[in-house]
Amino acid sequence: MIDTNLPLTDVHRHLDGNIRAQTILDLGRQFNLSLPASTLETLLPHVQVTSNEPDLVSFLSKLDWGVKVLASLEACRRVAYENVEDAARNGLHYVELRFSPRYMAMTHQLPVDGVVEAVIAGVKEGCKAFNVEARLIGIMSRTFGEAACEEELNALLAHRDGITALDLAGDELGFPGTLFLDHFTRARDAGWRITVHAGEAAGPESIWQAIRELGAERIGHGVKAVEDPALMDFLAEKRIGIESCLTSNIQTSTVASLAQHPLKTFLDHGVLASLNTDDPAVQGIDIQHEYRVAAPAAGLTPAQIRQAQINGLEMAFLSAGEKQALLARVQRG
Ligand SMILES: O=c1[nH]cnc2c1ncn2[C@@H]1O[C@H](CO)[C@@H](O)[C@H]1O
Ligand SMILES: [Zn+2]
Repeated sequence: MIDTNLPLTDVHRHLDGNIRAQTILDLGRQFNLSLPASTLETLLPHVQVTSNEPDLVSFLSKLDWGVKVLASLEACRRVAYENVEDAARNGLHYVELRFSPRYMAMTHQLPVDGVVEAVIAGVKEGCKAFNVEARLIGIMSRTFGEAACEEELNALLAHRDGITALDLAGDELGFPGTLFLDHFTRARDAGWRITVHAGEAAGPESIWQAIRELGAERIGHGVKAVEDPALMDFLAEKRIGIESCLTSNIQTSTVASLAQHPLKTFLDHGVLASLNTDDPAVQGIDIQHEYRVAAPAAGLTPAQIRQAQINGLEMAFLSAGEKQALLARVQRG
């Protein structure tokens, strides 16, 4: 199912949606915080999705305990480092980790640009220790409004060289992309790549808006594109990458069942779509599960699963030379 001669990538993974339950417990004890449970077993139902949530916003509340224990910049560095360790353990050669520094800073009023710095440091250290290649994507959490996103963007821009791209995540229905035109103009001016969560909770018009007005080269989820034939053609023709996250889409009730997931239709249509995790610790899955269990259940043929793996490399926010080098490294073994 996974072609071991090709790089295994994950280009849609929230670092702050992938904090180990054990680490939540450790940090809770370290900072003397009151958690909803005191053992790993009893904590799990509070920090992991146990059954599908009714909608995206309910799902997103499951991420909150992870950031509530980030009481120091060192804790932020730790979870960034552990994310790279987990990527290596999952067999990933390349991972793009995205994070919302203001969301991470919020509970304990950490300095937002300090969080950006700590995450960059933790990821750098992890890459060295575990021989994984990683890039960082800054997230603006739209759920907190335009002004909060501006603050978040400023903190990210203060460390622009450590960041590869900008994303917009959170409550897509409540906070449409039209509110963030200025933010994305500044991000493009900084030379960053652009990906946007769109067509997950809202319809295909949200995807059009992300591409045309925000400058998205890739789309997170994009499931609703399947409702608009002209958009499907456009995505295929312009090679806009669709970052599919199968299990996530079921757990947020974006798609009713894997059998009904549009990823197969995207691939049939020649759209550049790949397999990714989203918030693996919260979802209780890893990339292996998405390739071996979720993708076949979504009706992908072995050839399509391999195509999705190839697409992951093409979609990566790397230069052509960096992609070649990554491929050569994997093929050397
Ligand atoms: O599947 C998702 N859709 C939309 N937003 C998400 C998803 N997963 C996490 N976040 C959002 O990303 C930020 C943390 O990285 C938070 O804003 C969280 O709500
Ligand atoms: Zn996401």
